[in-house]
Amino acid sequence: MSIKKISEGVWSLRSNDWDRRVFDELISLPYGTTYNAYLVKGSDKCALIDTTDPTKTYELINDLKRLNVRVDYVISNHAEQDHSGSIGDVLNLYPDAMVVTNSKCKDFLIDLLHIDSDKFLVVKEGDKLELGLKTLQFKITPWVHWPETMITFLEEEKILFTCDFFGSHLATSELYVTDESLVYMAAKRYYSEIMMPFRNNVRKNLEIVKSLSPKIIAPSHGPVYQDPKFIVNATEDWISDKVKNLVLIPYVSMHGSTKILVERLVQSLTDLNIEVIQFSLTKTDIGEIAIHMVDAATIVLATPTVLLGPHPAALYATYLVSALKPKTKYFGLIGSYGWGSKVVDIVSNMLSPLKPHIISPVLIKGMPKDEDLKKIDDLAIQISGLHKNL
Ligand SMILES: Cc1cc2nc3c(=O)[nH]c(=O)nc-3n(C[C@H](O)[C@H](O)[C@H](O)COP(=O)(O)O)c2cc1C
Repeated sequence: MSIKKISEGVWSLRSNDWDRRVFDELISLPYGTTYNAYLVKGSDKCALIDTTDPTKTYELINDLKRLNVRVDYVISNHAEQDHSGSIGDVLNLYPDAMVVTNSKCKDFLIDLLHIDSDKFLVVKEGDKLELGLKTLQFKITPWVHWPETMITFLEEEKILFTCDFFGSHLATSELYVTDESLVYMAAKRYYSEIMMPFRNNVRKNLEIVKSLSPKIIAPSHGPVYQDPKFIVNATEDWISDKVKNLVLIPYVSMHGSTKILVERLVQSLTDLNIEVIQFSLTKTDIGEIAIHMVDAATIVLATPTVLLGPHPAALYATYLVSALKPKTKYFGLIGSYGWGSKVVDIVSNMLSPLKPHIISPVLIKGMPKDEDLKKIDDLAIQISGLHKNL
């Protein structure tokens, strides 16, 4: 764990998880991650904002002992265990401390961690907690990431503690953002995997953040933003309705027929000056695809028929697209089959909650012939026409 001073009486207590490569048994972490807690010491009281993952509890406890403080309040912005999982141990260290959170988060903490209900101080939108010369204000910001999420604003220093909001999975010894392009990609990946399904809520909560004009944004994953404009502007771009002249082609092919269609489509789209990214679904980390789903205008799924439906790798990708709810405008489907297929129905049904514009699918029998490749060229021309209206 590293202790870094942000300003007088304000510290970042960060556990770096350099070696972690999977989160939630789902998301890959190419750069590891961090769990950040923050300590705010007023002239009278001391508050710990969020805690750390249970695997790192010992580091947080050691740091609190090193700082030789008495914690009066544990602020819980979010009940997920990577931030709340050490609250029980912190309460054991400071038996008089109270957990400060909103009523929804309190319920979660009782359900998830069995924290005693009389250990809570429940706050509402706009409530303030005086620490003596330091004032914490609480803003209720649901769905960045769960329904109970809130953010905490240190008024005097204008530091905003946002927990998962604006997070990035990136282990780093640096307190602040140093390599902007690396943090941009890590934060975009984080947004795509965690926040994108709640784009409208992110938009509302971003307005709350802007209204506070923070000087520093301190999330609970990744580095602290010394220049909040960097992450606020990036998030504004990701949540906007703007899409890029970009086609993603996630594909799988067992014997090469679908791959021939994919390669022809990549060629035709490229000739039409459309940016294309091709992903092998059996080789690519799905997070790579999610990042580009943030702003791609079109996704064309390419799959052979397996037991009447899409190949399981394509089925999984389709499920993730429907769950992540990207702002993608157009969806296409191409692939090869042998004797009979329900791929179009299955994929269309799975995507139906997105109310997608599905471009006429191109399913061909067996290995592509010249006339099949012509259909792929026509598909590229259709996509190009649609992209002219972006
Ligand atoms: C395990 C397996 C199951 C298949 N099930 C079907 C099926 O239900 N319906 C069908 O039309 N073709 C089925 N096929 C045939 C493939 O869809 C066909 O060979 C196709 O051309 C494969 O495309 P690819 O070369 O891109 O892998 C199956 C093939 C395999 C290997």
